[in-house]
Amino acid sequence: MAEECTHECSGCGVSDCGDRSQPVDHTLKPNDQSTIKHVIGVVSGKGGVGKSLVTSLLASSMQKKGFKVGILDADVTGPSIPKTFGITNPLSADANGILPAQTQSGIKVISTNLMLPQDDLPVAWRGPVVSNAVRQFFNEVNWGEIDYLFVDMPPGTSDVLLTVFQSLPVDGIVTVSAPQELVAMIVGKAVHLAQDMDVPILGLVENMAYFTCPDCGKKHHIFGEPQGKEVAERYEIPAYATLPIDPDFARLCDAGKVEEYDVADALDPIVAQIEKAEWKAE
Ligand SMILES: Nc1ncnc2c1ncn2[C@@H]1O[C@H](COP(=O)(O)OP(=O)(O)OP(=O)(O)O)[C@@H](O)[C@H]1O
Repeated sequence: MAEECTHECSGCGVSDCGDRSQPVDHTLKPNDQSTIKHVIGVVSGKGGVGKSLVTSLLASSMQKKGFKVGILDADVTGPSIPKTFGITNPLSADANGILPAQTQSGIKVISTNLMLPQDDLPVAWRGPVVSNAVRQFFNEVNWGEIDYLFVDMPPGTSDVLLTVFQSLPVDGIVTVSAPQELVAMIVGKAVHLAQDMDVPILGLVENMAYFTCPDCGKKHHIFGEPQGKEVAERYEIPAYATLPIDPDFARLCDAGKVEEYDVADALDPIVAQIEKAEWKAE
């Protein structure tokens, strides 16, 4: 029996006590000043497929709908969210915790790049340090009131992904892929990991699915035929959306003006799924 046992298992960290009747809950609670209603992870099986772009566009779409939105940039060693939104001012803190930066439209952002004296300095941290930083980004930041906190994950099924699934109260994930041959296998890995961790998969965004010729208006499948719809069906992912290859994305991201991109109705199926009531653990 654990020393000074109160028989109140929910508040006890001793996991190997013979008297334990309830499992230990390792899920972090937000900082005292913060209320975070929903946490949505954005994951991709491999790098460079547009995960940060999709995170930024989903966050902007939800903000435009009137929700209070935050982005936790969990891509600690390769952060790109501040640049996409043109945020350069360093983070500050007061007695109530670390204060997130804010984008032009008011999306709150936390990222390691906002802690560096210069944004081109490397963050060469070992895995456990990176995982701790992600935990602190969640529970030591004064997020205030947030309806949807989007977590931009590092690519792949790494240490950080496990940390986020085990430590943050993730309500669901959106997966991002590009139309390449390996997509099914790569999406499958992320989907299986999420299923193992009991995290619902809300949708699949197939980025760079086509390019519309500005002269003739014809759609070209530069990276191969899109296969996201079939993959979404195979893994029973409830929503599927595509984004084109659009030089405006790259231009606006480089200029820090991603919020100005009018994504029209392209991400509507995913946004609807995020808003849908059934999957939410209220
Ligand atoms: N549909 C698109 N059309 C044009 N450019 C795009 C598109 N999607 C992404 N890009 C550009 O590709 C680059 C990589 O995108 P992004 O940073 O979102 O990828 P990522 O998957 O988050 O990368 P990483 O794995 O390194 O975190 C960026 O410069 C972005 O502007």
